[in-house]
Amino acid sequence: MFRILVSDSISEEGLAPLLNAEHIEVVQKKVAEVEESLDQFDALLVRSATKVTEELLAKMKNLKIVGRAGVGVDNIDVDAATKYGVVVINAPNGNTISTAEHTFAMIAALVRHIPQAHVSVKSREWNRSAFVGSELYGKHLGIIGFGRIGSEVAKRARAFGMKVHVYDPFLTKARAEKIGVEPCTLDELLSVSDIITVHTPLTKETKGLLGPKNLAKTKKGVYLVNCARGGIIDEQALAEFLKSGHVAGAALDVFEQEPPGDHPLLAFDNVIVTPHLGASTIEAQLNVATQVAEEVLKFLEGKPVTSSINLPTLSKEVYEKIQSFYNLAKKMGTVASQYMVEPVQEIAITYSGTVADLETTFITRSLLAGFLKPRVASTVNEVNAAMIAKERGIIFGEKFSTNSEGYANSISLTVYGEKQTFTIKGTHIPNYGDRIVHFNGFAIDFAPEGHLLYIQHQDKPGMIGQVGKILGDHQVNIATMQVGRQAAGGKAIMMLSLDKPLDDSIVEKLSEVADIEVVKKIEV
Ligand SMILES: NC(=O)C1=CN([C@@H]2O[C@H](COP(=O)(O)OP(=O)(O)OC[C@H]3O[C@@H](n4cnc5c(N)ncnc54)[C@H](O)[C@@H]3O)[C@@H](O)[C@H]2O)C=CC1
Ligand SMILES: O=C(O)CCC(=O)C(=O)O
Repeated sequence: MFRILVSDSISEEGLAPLLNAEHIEVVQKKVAEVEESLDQFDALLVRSATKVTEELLAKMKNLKIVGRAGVGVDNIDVDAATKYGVVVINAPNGNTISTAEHTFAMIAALVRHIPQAHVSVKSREWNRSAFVGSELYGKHLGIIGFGRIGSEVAKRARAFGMKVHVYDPFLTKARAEKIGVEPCTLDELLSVSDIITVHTPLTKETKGLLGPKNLAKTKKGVYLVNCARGGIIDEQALAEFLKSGHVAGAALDVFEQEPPGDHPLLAFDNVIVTPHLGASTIEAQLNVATQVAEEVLKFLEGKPVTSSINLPTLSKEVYEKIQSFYNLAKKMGTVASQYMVEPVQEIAITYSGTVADLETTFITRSLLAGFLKPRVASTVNEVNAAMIAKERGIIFGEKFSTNSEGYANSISLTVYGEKQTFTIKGTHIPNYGDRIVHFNGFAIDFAPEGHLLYIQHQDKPGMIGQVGKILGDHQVNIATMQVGRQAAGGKAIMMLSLDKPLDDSIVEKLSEVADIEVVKKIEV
């Protein structure tokens, strides 16, 4: 049974996939109103009101996923979520059309003074000359940020006969051509546009993007629109440019602080505002709620999610192809970690054969998670494994090889520690399973599963008998046993799989046997 906390107002109809799932319990309450302990929840669903801070994440000890029913995740501390191994997903396109339409409604309202005229008529005035506007036809619209919403705004602007200029440093030429726009520099856009609308996320680079310096480069009489995030247009600078008359008016759906309270910008007659309504349509709310509910359900059922902020995204097809290697890699990491009980500096992974052609990032993360899990007290999984490895000074890297030495696929892992280097190689055989085919320089063949016992010894008659006797005397049943050696009479190994975990006292007894050099129990 999974428990999901829905802490903002999210369309009930959209939540249906979760509400109808048998193994899921949905609690619809604000975080602050939850009386029980917060660590009982596996998933948290929010819009923008709930602030998913590090403090909250620390309290939600069993949290696995945060779903944002919308695009912007600036109310979620994604770095902290990554640190705690919590997946963050959003609903990236469910509210695109609504927000583009709202932006366009704001542009039209702004240049035709609709809100001011509305208030005036409601006040029993009839002042037609006070509200003379401008046509959109033939005007230059500057769009900063040409992603989902920016490009939908462009389509609508063209339908109105506007000339569209776009600035987006990450926009490829191919995409620009496909949509039929000509990218320009920010300076070009600022100098030519009659109306400028921003559609970027709020980042270090975009915070204050339209500040004093860039606003000074705009045309006198420019109109500004922000239906993205408060702070992209510097609010203080905007107030100054409005006061001077350089900016003719602004339409704001978002503010640096929401609600804005008694904000100086609200005092300007030529500033029109809405309370973050871009995505507030029945359709958008249904779309984003459904998207996020379906994704959370998939995730809790162990299936891949497609809109994760802090995990590489995988399609179902790709996931199905990598799943076997993903499991194999995790087991290899677990085995290697327990073998190398010492500080580790580097982990090198080589993918050979068919696996080398797949999306290996996820497989590597799985291997790292398997490796780090026995060493790290906090949650470690595919989300935070790479970050934890880096934090602990472990360098890791992938290599690819066409030489899989007779196997259709293989993953080779070398761990460089302070005292020794350990190499293990595994392969996945369809309908047979995962096999370790090289272990610490020995050719062998065993399944990396269950309670394993590794013994390295001199290749002499009677070694197997001595091991069998000690285990038998302690009522430990051997399920399987594989042996390998480098040369007759030289170093040899045994890998046993046992029916139950081994006591440390038995490990000690085995270590005392003459010619046994290494004994390690490994739990997979
Ligand atoms: N008012 C509302 O209710 C809503 C607001 N939003 C906000 O709208 C914004 C855009 O959303 P989407 O179009 O879905 O996002 P998107 O990710 O599809 O597009 C963002 C675009 O901004 C560009 N960009 C990033 N840094 C830039 C920079 N320094 N200069 C210029 N361009 C830059 C990116 O390359 C990308 O193309 C986000 O901030 C989102 O949070 C989204 C939905 C509803
Ligand atoms: O949940 C909302 O209405 C806000 C939507 C939004 O700003 C977003 O999706 O980025």
